[in-house]
Amino acid sequence: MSRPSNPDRPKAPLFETDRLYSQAGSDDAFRFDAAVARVFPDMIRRSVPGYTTIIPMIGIITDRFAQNGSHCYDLGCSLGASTLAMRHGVGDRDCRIIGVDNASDMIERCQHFIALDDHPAPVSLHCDDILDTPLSDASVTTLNFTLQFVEPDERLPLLRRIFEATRPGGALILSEKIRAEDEAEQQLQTDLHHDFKRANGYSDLEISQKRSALEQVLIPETLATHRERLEQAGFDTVIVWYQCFSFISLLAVRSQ
Ligand SMILES: C[S@@+](CC[C@H](N)C(=O)[O-])C[C@H]1O[C@@H](n2cnc3c(N)ncnc32)[C@H](O)[C@@H]1O
Ligand SMILES: O=C(O)C(=O)C[C@]1(C(=O)O)C=C[C@@H](O)C=C1
Repeated sequence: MSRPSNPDRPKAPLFETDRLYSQAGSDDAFRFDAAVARVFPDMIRRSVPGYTTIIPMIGIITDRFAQNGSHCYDLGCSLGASTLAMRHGVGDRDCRIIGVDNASDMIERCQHFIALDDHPAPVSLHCDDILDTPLSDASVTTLNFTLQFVEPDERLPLLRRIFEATRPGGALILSEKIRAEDEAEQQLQTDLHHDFKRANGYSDLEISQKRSALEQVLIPETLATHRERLEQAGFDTVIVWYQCFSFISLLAVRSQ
């Protein structure tokens, strides 16, 4: 028996293979545009060590911290991988999942991915700058590899707003690419990351062109800077729950 066709199902393939940096001469700064949105699931899985572990764990962490009647925010949601993990993590609690991204090409495609999923928790998607998005009544907020793209001066004000919006007992999941304090460690972590990309089929040209494109756009900071800033924002428990090479994820809890 054939399945009824879903009108929300996109006609084009859900995503393509990332070959964006495979030809010499791409010297523009990295942007989350239509070309990136088309290949994003493939790009992030092959570029971020641990991404395929972090996504389901966001669901596990959400399950622990989600509160009835609250909002769960996914800030910088891209195509909604972390949004969907949160949606499933809330289970049958009465939560609204709110995904925000300022790249319209991402949000448009994200709508399709959300529509393909049939979990009953409501999801709202907003094409908006996370620096301007109103936040309230949050139990879980996720910044999964998003803060690294925000201007460093804007990071503390954003984390303060997230903290103020978080209910006691709520949490923030913050995943970031970090910079090591020590030069030798930084070099080794970078080499290992590039080995990971090579093992996933990226050429040396793709690796070096993407690296240049990200230079002024993705600004990594040290783990100590992230910890101190989360504490300054008000979070009282800050733990590293995941690390693979330079890619880490922190859990920050507001106890009161
Ligand atoms: C690496 S991707 C996030 C991946 C996604 N969270 C996931 O788990 O698949 C970073 C996203 O943050 C978005 N972004 C960066 N700065 C932003 C801002 N100021 N406001 C809203 N979205 C932003 C980008 O458009 C991009 O889609
Ligand atoms: O650091 C790199 O080389 C990356 O490709 C990382 C990274 C990220 O951490 O967001 C950069 C841009 C894309 O969003 C996918 C992956």
